[in-house]
Amino acid sequence: MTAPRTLYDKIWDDHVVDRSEDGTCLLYIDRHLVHEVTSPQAFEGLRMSGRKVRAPEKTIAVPDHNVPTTAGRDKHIDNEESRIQVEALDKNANDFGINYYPVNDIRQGIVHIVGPEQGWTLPGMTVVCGDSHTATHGAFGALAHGIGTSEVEHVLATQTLIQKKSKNMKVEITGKLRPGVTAKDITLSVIGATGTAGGTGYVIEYCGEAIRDLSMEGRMTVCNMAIEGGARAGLIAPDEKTFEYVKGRPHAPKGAAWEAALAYWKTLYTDEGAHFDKVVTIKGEDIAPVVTWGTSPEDVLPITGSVPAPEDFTGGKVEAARRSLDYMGLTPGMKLTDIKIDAVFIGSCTNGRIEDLRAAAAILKGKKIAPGVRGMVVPGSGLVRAQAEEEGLAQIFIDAGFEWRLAGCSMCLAMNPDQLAPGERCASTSNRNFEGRQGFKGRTHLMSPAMAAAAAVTGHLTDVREMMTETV
Ligand SMILES: CC(C)[C@H](C(=O)O)[C@@H](O)C(=O)O
Ligand code: SF4
Repeated sequence: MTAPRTLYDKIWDDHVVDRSEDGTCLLYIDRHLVHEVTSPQAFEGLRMSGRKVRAPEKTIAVPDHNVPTTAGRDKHIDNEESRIQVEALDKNANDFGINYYPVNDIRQGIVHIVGPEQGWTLPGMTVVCGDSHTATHGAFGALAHGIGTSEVEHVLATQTLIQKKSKNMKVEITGKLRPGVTAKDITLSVIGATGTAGGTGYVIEYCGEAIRDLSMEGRMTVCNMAIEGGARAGLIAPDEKTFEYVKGRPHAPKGAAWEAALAYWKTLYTDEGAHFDKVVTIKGEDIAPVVTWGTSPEDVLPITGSVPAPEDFTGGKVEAARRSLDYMGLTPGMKLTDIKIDAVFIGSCTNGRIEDLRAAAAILKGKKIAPGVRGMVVPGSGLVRAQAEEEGLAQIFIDAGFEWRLAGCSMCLAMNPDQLAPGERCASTSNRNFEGRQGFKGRTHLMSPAMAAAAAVTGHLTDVREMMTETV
């Protein structure tokens, strides 16, 4: 009898190619996703040493971070640095013969949205990318995490990665969520409870009824922010919803291969009695719609709360809170719902999928964005964009006064022209609220798509539940 294993243990064991005495392993990599920011030097390294990409059929590239989200971007990109990175990816994809979705391809989009959408991401796989939010793919029961540029080169050349195993952590969300509470509220609330270092050294398995009840897109939102919680990766055991989502996608197995894959995928769960080194349990019914008030993703509170004071914290957090509040221009004690906003960003690999756009559009239908507030909707991929147009969501956004953009990372990190002006405050569906993340001196409040839409309508942070009776 083998000892009971966690889902992470199983995927790990199935991918070990070699093991050294100190436990460091060489892992086989099933999928290597590539974007334009962290890959140019890696390809250059291959070129200089005369090596090829070992498994071009398992390597998938797409430009996303630097691409403008306005028409004409396939002809010209104004920013010199961005243009160089995107052109380098074009050339590298072509020279090395890897799968590629260029800017003018409808399948182009944020790498973490494109991978699952095209069926590249499958249960039980190891998935890496030179990008921290690779954790997103863990929603399929894959071991998925970010790697550095030198590791990108290593994976390109060998289809393997040198890794030390992390510890196992379980995050269980029990019971049902209350109305107006979404996957984004779960993932932010977990970080609020554990802190940004709570997951350091661990791979998190999210489980419990509230996680099971989520759609695949919701599960991607949860896993996406495992990295903000400090974890190496986050994953969720695959189930019927996972198989249903994957089935028929362009790169999913077909016919007999599908049956064989399915039989394997059904073994991918944590065995009864398997050991977790750390366990966190949160009741689903205790989770409220939340927003961040500070410059760390752990600075999160229910929307019904007030801006905290530095004295509410202890140790190093006192000074951190003081600095956060100063940067964010907030006074302790003020109600969160009194915080006025200048901009709304709906998009990113956290919340740029079709269900996110549906949730925002449901709030915005027949309403207008508040005077003086600018809003931008950036679909996560060209296919999400097309779907939203077909469903009439795009028209709802446009009628409400939002800009309807082309796919990319956009104002999630402001590497392209989509940026906040200094001092501007944004209700954002993205995953990071660091100083200047959305533009120099820009201020970010993270929240769900429905909450961002509600804020757009009122012009200040808003409890979406107050608007729901009108829409549901
Ligand atoms: C540019 C890239 C390396 C970066 C990451 O790794 O996460 C980006 O995607 C981000 O979200 O900050
Ligand atoms: S959408 Fe944001 S978080 Fe996701 S990959 Fe792009 S920049 Fe990183």
